[in-house]
Amino acid sequence: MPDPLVLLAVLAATAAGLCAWRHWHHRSYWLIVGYPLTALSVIGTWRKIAHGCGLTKKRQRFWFTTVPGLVASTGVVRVKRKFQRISVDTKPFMWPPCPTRYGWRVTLHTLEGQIPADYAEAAERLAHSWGVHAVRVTSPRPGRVVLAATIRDPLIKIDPSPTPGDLLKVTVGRLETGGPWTIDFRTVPHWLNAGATQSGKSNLANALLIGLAPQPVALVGFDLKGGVEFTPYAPRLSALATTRAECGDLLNDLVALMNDRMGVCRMASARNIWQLPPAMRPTPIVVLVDELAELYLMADKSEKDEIAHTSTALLRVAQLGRAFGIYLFCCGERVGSDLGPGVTALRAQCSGRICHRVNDPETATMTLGDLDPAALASARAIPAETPGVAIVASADGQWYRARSFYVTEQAAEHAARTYADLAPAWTDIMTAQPQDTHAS
Ligand SMILES: Nc1ncnc2c1ncn2[C@@H]1O[C@H](COP(=O)(O)OP(=O)(O)OP(=O)(O)O)[C@@H](O)[C@H]1O
Repeated sequence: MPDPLVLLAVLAATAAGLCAWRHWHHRSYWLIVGYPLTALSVIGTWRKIAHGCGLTKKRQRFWFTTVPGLVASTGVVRVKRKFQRISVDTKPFMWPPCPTRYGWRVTLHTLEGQIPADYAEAAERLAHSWGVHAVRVTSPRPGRVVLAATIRDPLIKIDPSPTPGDLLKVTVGRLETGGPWTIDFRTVPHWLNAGATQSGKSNLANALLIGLAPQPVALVGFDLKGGVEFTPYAPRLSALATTRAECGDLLNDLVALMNDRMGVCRMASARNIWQLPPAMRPTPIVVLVDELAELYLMADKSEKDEIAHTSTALLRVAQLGRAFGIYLFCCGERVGSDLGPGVTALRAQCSGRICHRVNDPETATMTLGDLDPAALASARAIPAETPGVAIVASADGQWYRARSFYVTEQAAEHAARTYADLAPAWTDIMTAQPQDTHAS
């Protein structure tokens, strides 16, 4: 028989080894040790958990039951087993869990009368029952739901820097799933980036600027904070407006430019600038707007006309800009309808939605619109300790929790200076129109 002390030492050494393995290479530890144990536990406890979370259904089944039998002479009631049809709780069928980078994923067959929303409603209960950070519900096809469990919040710590992407495409952070968070203006042309103060809106704009700076793209800044945000990036900006009057002038330019590009496309029988031959294609423009609400705030009636003018011009850019290579990225603390009908109409044109931490539920509702109520709850639950975390409505109709890469102002300024020579002068953009519309 082994010496108990030796046994104890071996157990202690094994536990320490496992802890060290988990600490130093969590991914291999998870796949080889953590995941198989978790999968067994998920399968083993599924009936109880499904019942507890209200996901079971009563069904009539033939079942062995114990029923009272004869009464013995001593007065003791004997029980006997009987095979009979009774009502039992049936759990949804579960395929074995598959490991993912940050947890696991299981596919379930829904029971009769169930819809994915029933599982989404139970997601928080499931997360607590399994002791995981979050459970997300998707439905790849009718009758199936996929539960993706994330063990720990993967957005607490993320990689340090954005990576350059294709034209007008920038990876600005990480999704909760571990995938890249990409802003692709050619897929989703206009974006709304909302959140409370210190929630990470400017950091995201910095990450975007760093990604776009090396690309053959003109950047335009509307900085309604009096220029304090974007002036340091001026070397890479083709134009910068810091007051509402300047924004109005710049918007006039953009509308005129859009009309010119429209004419060029019409003559070349192209529906958008991307259908033009490369030699004729004008430079795409990304307009970064900071403090959107300032464009709409009216101190007195004398500002009414100016606001109406800027609001209409911005809306025209949003409505028609996509086809003519003009894209918007609007940041603001509030995008409420109290700012007027202009902001509501603009919001409708911005199909890309990013909602950072918010102070009030209305801002989350207004930014994320009709998205799943779970997305709104998730936006409201973003803690102040994790600036840069946001709920992102994506092109695939899904929503994700994501976090932007941390980009210091110094890094963004450095990128602006490094790629200053790639910034086309605004006058060149306004005057550079292709002459030969029949070029192939
Ligand atoms: N992804 C991130 N990772 C780590 N820290 C971040 C991240 N995003 C933002 N921060 C930090 O959070 C703080 C606030 O960020 P930021 O200035 O971008 O917020 P904001 O929403 O633009 O605030 P304001 O509206 O007041 O300008 C900054 O100190 C910034 O360094």
